[in-house]
Amino acid sequence: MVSGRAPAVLRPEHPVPRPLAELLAVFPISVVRGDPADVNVSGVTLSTDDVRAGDLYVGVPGRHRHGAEFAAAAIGSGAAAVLTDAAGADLAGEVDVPLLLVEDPRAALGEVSAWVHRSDEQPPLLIGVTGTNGKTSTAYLLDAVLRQLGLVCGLSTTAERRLGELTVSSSLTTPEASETHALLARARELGVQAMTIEVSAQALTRHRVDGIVFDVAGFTNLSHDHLDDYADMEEYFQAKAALFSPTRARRGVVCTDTSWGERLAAESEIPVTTIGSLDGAADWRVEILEETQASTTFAVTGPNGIELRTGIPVIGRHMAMNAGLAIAMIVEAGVEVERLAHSLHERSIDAYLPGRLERVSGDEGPSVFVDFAHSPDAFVSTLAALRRVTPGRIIMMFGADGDRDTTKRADMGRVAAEGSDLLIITDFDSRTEDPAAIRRALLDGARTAVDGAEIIEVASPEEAIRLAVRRAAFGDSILWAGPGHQDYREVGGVKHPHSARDEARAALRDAGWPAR
Ligand SMILES: CC(=O)N[C@H]1[C@@H](OP(=O)(O)OP(=O)(O)OC[C@H]2O[C@@H](n3ccc(=O)[nH]c3=O)[C@H](O)[C@@H]2O)O[C@H](CO)[C@@H](O)[C@@H]1O[C@H](C)C(=O)N[C@@H](C)C(=O)N[C@H](CCC(=O)O)C(=O)O
Ligand SMILES: Nc1ncnc2c1ncn2[C@@H]1O[C@H](COP(=O)(O)OP(=O)(O)OP(=O)(O)O)[C@@H](O)[C@H]1O
Repeated sequence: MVSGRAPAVLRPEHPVPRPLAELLAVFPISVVRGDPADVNVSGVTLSTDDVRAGDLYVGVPGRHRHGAEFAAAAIGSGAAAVLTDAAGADLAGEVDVPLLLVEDPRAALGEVSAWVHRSDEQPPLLIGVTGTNGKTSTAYLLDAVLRQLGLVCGLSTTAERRLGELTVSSSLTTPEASETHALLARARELGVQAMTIEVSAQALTRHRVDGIVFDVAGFTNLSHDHLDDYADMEEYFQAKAALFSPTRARRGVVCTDTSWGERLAAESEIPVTTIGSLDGAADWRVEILEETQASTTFAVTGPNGIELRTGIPVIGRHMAMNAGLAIAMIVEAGVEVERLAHSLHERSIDAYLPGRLERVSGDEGPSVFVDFAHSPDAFVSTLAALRRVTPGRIIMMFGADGDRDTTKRADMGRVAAEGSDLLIITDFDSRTEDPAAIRRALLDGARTAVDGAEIIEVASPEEAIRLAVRRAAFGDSILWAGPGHQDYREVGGVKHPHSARDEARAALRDAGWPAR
């Protein structure tokens, strides 16, 4: 079983403590109990899993519990003070450190963390990416181009937080604000020059990137997802659009291939340039030159006659668009085009995208790709990309997340059946849901496909991938959508070690094929 503890958080190694009295002078925070004089704080956290001596423990109301209920535990681990709301002050009980009050502790967390960590001092170039699909991929492509330019880079994605050579795995796509500002403080210690941060809609809604002004923000696209968190697509769009306001970003690059992108470009409160593949109206254009099973080559043209030809070691026009967006964002960030052209001249973008259309098969046998797609639109783009480079049949296997937007399941089933020749519905992270019920919803959707694939239900992913490999012939491609880079599966609310990439490699080897 995988430990339930939160993954490690990258914090500064040499934090400089700041007097609590100064914090009280800067923010509308009052004292409920205790004397703040002579108390210093050197870090901030809202989780008892991550308290260090000298921390300000912030008790926020959550979906399940109020963080202030855990004040005593936080103090036991070394917290120097507790900040919470009125309800939390009652819940915290008798504490022997200063107990502080603020109206909305979650809303205060970003600015307070920025103050404690002084993260506005010598910040790196800050780049933020949002959108329904392609955030992680674009973040890795940005990071790869910036590293090819010779910069010391930091990266925060769904898969990992990385500063130079230092890496920890992620749980949330965008960390809580206390963690993000600690990351920026550690980045400063390590001399990081450019930091790319994936920004989810939930992060914008839940104040996780407060206290940060991105130099450039990028938008990939918007399509059906997260309607368990947002009432409708309009509310979901507004959550993402919040990144394109002066308090959050200085300028933006928006992909206008979706109508939501066109609308964002029109309504943005900050200056934006646009990028697209569909027509000539966008400021930047991406034109596909060649697609193979291993790479995509493309040209990016931009304002003032900018033209760059390069490639990525991954399939898909959508991935080339992500790379074009990354390039346009880097130019918008102020990197000279000549320098960029020189670093990419006759050279691909040297990126590794963990679990994003990752080919795990060797040079013989069927091609097997493991991908993180978990929305109808991601399925459409990914299947279209595979179709263009697959001479034979496409075998797709997937399952849906439990405890997440159930309204997308029928569409996921339908587009999967329409885009593949053999579809295997299997289990994924069912979390606390009944996996059989999730499969049923996917099967119902799949059976509505107009020109549908052959559809098979195999509950066990281990058996499903072995069946897919057995049924595949030379020239066929297998797509395992969903798990991507994940190294666990969550079933019945418990995380078990599980790697789809390793499982797919094992299935290939069992069948006598090489794997990479
Ligand atoms: C809905 C949501 O965002 N929930 C987040 C929230 O959980 P919660 O409100 O349930 O917290 P809670 O369990 O009630 O606890 C309240 C507080 O007490 C603290 N606590 C609780 C128990 C304890 O023993 N000690 C302790 O300190 C918690 O740290 C928290 O601060 O606060 C937790 C601590 O930071 C997060 O881990 C949790 O994210 C959950 C896991 C989640 O699934 N979030 C999803 C919706 C999300 O944010 N996804 C986006 C987008 C992904 C994408 O693009 O597809 C993301 O950015 O990851
Ligand atoms: N520009 C794009 N348009 C449509 N689909 C895309 C695009 N880029 C990536 N995808 C597909 O979306 C899936 C998820 O990609 P990626 O992890 O990069 O997105 P994400 O926005 O980070 O997702 P999440 O927020 O769930 O972590 C992959 O299947 C990928 O093939």
